[in-house]
Amino acid sequence: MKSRAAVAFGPGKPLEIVEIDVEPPRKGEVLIKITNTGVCHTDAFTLSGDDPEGLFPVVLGHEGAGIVVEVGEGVTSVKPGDHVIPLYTAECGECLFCKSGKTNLCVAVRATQGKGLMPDGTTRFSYNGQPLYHYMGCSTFSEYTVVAEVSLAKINPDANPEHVCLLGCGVTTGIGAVHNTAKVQPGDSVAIFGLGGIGLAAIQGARQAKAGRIIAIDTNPAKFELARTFGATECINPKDFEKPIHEVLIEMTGWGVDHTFECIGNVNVMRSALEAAHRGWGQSIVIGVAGAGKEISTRPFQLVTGRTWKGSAFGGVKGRTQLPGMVEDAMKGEIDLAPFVTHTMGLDDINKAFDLMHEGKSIRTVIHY
Ligand SMILES: NC(=O)C1=CN([C@@H]2O[C@H](COP(=O)(O)OP(=O)(O)OC[C@H]3O[C@@H](n4cnc5c(N)ncnc54)[C@H](O)[C@@H]3O)[C@@H](O)[C@H]2O)C=CC1
Ligand SMILES: N[C@@H](CCC(=O)N[C@@H](CSC=O)C(=O)NCC(=O)O)C(=O)O
Repeated sequence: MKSRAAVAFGPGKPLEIVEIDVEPPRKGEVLIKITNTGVCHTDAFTLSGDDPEGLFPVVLGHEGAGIVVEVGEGVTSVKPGDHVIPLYTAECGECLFCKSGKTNLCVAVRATQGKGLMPDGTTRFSYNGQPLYHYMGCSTFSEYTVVAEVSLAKINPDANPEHVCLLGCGVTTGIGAVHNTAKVQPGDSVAIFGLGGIGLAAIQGARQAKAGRIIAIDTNPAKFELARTFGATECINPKDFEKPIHEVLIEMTGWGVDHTFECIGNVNVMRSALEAAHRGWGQSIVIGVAGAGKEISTRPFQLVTGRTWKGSAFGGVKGRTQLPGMVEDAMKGEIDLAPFVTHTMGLDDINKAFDLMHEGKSIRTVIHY
């Protein structure tokens, strides 16, 4: 079939809106009509060429919501007409990782997904006969996309897709990192570096966890108003201080912060976030994505004196079993999604969404088809 899509033909190039060919779903696959998709910084990361798994030409997008059109052989968990959210972290329920009870990092389709292909090692997308790669197992920048059955969460059909698409990545990542990865407890102090979609979601999660001080940090003070709305108790701009931000935070808190979250993708900030963590028990959660070759470093003494450094993917959330409940929470108002949607636009304008993000003028732009 034919599908309108925003295709990245090369790193650093604007997306081109073209009509691509989409093959039918094969065994264990599902054809979806995407209704809405967010534009996340990770899309920009891959488009920049910094992603070691970045392949071109590719249909990007991984923060979407849609409706099942057709299912391939053997698919039983969804049927045509079902409302779904594609998952860039699948949940097969059978692999070592799904069965471990320790992680959400399912590996069922991760290897082929990282090569921009479907589980059988082939692509369903082409343009004028030229194969196009899939992206993060989702490719929500195509109106019609094919994903693996294990990469789909079936959700309440009454949910607003313009909002719940954000549970496909950013909001789930931030909220989940607080509850699942850090396990923030009532009264704990929290510092969140970077107030984009992920950082603001982490603030919302910290408020849900009844954290004490919630210190929001960004070099763009325009982000502070929304941070306060979500529950930040203090907002600080590193540019306002002569000394390093971790020294500022230690002065503010005495011995450091119980939990810090890096929601930027800057390895230098990751170091600051660790070194701002509380002596003896503080933990720093890396959420931000940094490009190939980037490494983090700190003195071993920082760890010897009780700090823990860990990472979080998709907020530790198991998408097929847990995302439907988060959609219900959003429908009950227990997760506030509307404030994240600062812009909406049609697919033809998707390059403006990237510009707005880079200019710091948006939190999430949601594309509608
Ligand atoms: N681990 C995971 O599962 C996921 C990771 N990510 C990653 O999380 C990061 C954040 O994503 P978004 O919120 O969409 O990005 P964004 O670009 O919307 O927000 C980043 C924020 O950091 C601020 N910032 C930049 N440099 C700073 C500095 N030196 N100090 C303080 N603030 C600074 C910017 O002003 C902006 O407000 C990205 O690296 C993205 O790739 C995104 C989704 C899931
Ligand atoms: N291909 C990238 C992967 C970067 C990364 O860490 N991705 C996050 C999700 S970011 C979503 O917006 C993640 O959850 N990774 C887990 C995984 O299985 O990839 C690179 O190689 O840098």
